[in-house]
Amino acid sequence: MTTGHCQLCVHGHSGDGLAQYNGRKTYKDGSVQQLQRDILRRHWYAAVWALSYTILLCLGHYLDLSQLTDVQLWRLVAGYWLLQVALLAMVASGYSRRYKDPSLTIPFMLLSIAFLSLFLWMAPAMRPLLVLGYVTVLPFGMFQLTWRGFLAVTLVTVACYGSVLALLQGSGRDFWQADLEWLLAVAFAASLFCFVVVAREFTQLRDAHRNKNRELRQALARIEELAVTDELTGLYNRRYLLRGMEKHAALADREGLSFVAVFIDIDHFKHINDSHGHSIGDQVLAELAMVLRRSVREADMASRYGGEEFVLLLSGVDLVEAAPVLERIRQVIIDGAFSEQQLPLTVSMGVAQFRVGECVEKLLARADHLLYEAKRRGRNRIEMEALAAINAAHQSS
Ligand SMILES: Nc1nc2c(ncn2[C@@H]2O[C@H](COP(=O)(O)OP(=O)(O)OP(=O)(O)O)[C@@H](O)[C@H]2O)c(=O)[nH]1
Repeated sequence: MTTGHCQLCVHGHSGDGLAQYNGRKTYKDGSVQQLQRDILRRHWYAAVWALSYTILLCLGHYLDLSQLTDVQLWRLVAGYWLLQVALLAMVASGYSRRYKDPSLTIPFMLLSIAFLSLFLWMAPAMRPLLVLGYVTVLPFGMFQLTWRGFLAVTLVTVACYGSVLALLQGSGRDFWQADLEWLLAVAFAASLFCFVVVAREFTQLRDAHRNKNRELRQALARIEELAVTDELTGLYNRRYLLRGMEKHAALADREGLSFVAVFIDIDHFKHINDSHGHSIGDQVLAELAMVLRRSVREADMASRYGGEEFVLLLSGVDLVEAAPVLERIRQVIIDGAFSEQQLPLTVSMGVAQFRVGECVEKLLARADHLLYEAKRRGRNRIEMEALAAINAAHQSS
């Protein structure tokens, strides 16, 4: 069976706006998952780093470079990894989304710094390895932290390192060369503060990039909105209606879901324009549009087809079900008063039901023809297809 929908076929539209990441981060729709994936990817890198370092430190221990007993070593390693895995589970499960920084970057960094400091205290002979460890922890903060956060973590690192050195000096261990150690500590602190400067530059660039992206997404959302709506009434435009109708037609062909197209035209609208002016005419159009939009369901479509003509797509209904809905709309319009001039209004409607396999152009042509009939028969009325014609069409398809 050919449907003939191809003539009006248009590409899929993603009317997505910005999505909220638990009210804090905003990414384009669907990219909440993308953000979560980005965070997890960085955590896997960090976990690989932590694992490599743990292996190196254990190796150092078995090369007799630490004063730890085996039990102490395994307790330290087990404690560190237990907390690492707990944090990772919080991020991976999405539990951490309730916090300001769902990536939990600071807890992760502090955990590694605490682990390295404890190791430094218990295995001071492995200082060079541990100093490198501290330095490698910091870059992981660059993606998430503000530069002030980065500075705070750096200060904690320097404070931890300095405190352990002071404790080691107090313990009077024999390998201790105080002058050299403190010189090294100063050099270490200085290099960390270089990181802070770089981090500041990097985070400024990152924030500028994020702001630009946000502006672009907002502009894109606005363009998408303009592309699918009519500016005066805020209803869908003709192009978007046709796209929606194509989708409904495809669903109807595949799953037998019926739908109805309704052409609505204001009666004697030219008279309103001529007597009250174009801007009152515009007000009437906008207010009628609001009535139409409020009268249909979420799955339906209300569109301005052009001029003073509107088209409704009533989804999942047949003519029998559509009739009372449309009669109610007609009545609401009769009872209403439009524009600042409180003008009375009537409309005429032509109603046709989609026939399986037909082109949406044909459906609209039939509804338009019925609208013409409604006008011809005196206006302020609804003309529907005969149900017998629909049934016959369904049987022959
Ligand atoms: N104010 C305003 N008028 C519009 C707009 N688009 C079309 N029109 C006017 O709508 C009127 C349509 O007039 P006609 O097609 O003769 O129909 P009618 O006067 O409504 O008469 P019937 O449809 O036969 O009942 C014309 O005067 C158009 O200028 C618009 O965006 N704003």
